[in-house]
Amino acid sequence: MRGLEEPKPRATATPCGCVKPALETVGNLLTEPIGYLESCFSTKNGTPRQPSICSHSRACLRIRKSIFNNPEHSLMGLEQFSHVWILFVFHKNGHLSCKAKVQPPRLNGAKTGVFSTRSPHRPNAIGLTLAKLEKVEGGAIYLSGIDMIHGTPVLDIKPYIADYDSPQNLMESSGDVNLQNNQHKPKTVSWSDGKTNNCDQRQLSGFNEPHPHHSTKEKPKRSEDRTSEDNSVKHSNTAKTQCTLPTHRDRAVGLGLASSSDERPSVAEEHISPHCLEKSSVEGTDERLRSVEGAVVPPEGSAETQPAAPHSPAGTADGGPGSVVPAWVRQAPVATLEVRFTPHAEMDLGQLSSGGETDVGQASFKYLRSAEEAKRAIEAVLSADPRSVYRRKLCQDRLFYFTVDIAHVTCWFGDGFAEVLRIKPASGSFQVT
Ligand SMILES: C[S@@+](CC[C@H](N)C(=O)[O-])C[C@H]1O[C@@H](n2cnc3c(N)ncnc32)[C@H](O)[C@@H]1O
Repeated sequence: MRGLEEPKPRATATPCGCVKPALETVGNLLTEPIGYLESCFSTKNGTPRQPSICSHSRACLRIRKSIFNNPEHSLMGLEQFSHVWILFVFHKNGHLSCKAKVQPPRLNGAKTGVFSTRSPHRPNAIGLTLAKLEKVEGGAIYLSGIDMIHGTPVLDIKPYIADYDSPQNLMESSGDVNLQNNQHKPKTVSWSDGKTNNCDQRQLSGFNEPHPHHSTKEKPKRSEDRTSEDNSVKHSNTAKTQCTLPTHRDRAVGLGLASSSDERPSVAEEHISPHCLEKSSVEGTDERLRSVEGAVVPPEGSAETQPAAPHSPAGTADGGPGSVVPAWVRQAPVATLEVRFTPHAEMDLGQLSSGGETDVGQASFKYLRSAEEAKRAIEAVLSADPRSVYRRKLCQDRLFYFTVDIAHVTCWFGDGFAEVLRIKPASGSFQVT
């Protein structure tokens, strides 16, 4: 039997006649960043370990003109999605070496295989983050709930589609008659009742003027005002007004398993569960659910019993319907930390946001909207204990520094708490390297 032949490098001529290098070259995949992230985090230290940790974290990605002459064309239609996958390179890993077994912070020093973790140090330093898409503007996208640092090279953007990307949907769908008949269609629920979730209400500050919740100029119709004609796919006219409804809901409803308010994303927080997503999922159980086109939906307040996870190996934690994660992913070695601010730190923060003259000139937040939001972002970062296992165990008495937006934070950790001591303007500007 012949083995797989190793691909040989080839050059191909495009219709326009220019010769482009073949993508398929031995051990060398050609990639070119589509852009470099402008992020509120300037250093690895203190950057959330997963996007779910800090919903106020914000970033902007501009598609490079060297990728597309008209970057805005490449983003057409993306505004209709609430979340996007961002594929990027951990360019600040330092060196290229990686180990087969790593020590994720949640294992508190114990080792596990690199591929069972989200460690940045992997054979190909590729990161994957599910971020909330705040808005698309020209050739740029604005994100929140991110865990990447400023200057991160981004390789790709893909829309998050629950029907494809959430195991609970995949597993439920596998028994779906429609799917077997190749007729599976994502169910959609209208968000056109004028209500928005927390995430929609958040807008990027410092980037531009506030944007409407719906980025189409046309005001979306209320679902009950819709004609059946309206209901027959007008996706191209809606922007973020359609939300994919997990297929399992419909099935649960059909089975008399009503929807719940305690629904959780299908995988643990370290995987994909930005707060917004969770929120959307929970909010999907309100009256908007009742407007699911062509589907029987439960009345408000009814309880849902989650279908049991298909299999829960010993020592694993149920990550929600249709997915299983090891227990350590959910059982953090340390409890969530209480976060305190000294009066001095509070004063610093006030000064920082007041735009007073500082040693780095006029201070004003670029990504965060207010001192209150900066405080909440700092709290979110610290309550998740951003220290490495090494720091946590061997450098307990050391000060810890990190930067969010223009705030350079100095803090220390005690038993079960983190205390912010100083908040100074971050020196140096954000440079894309
Ligand atoms: C644990 S990784 C997870 C990233 C992504 N959500 C994933 O699962 O692939 C997140 C951490 O990577 C680090 N990081 C973020 N951007 C980076 C970059 N460009 N280069 C190196 N490390 C980075 C930060 O310390 C952050 O806390």
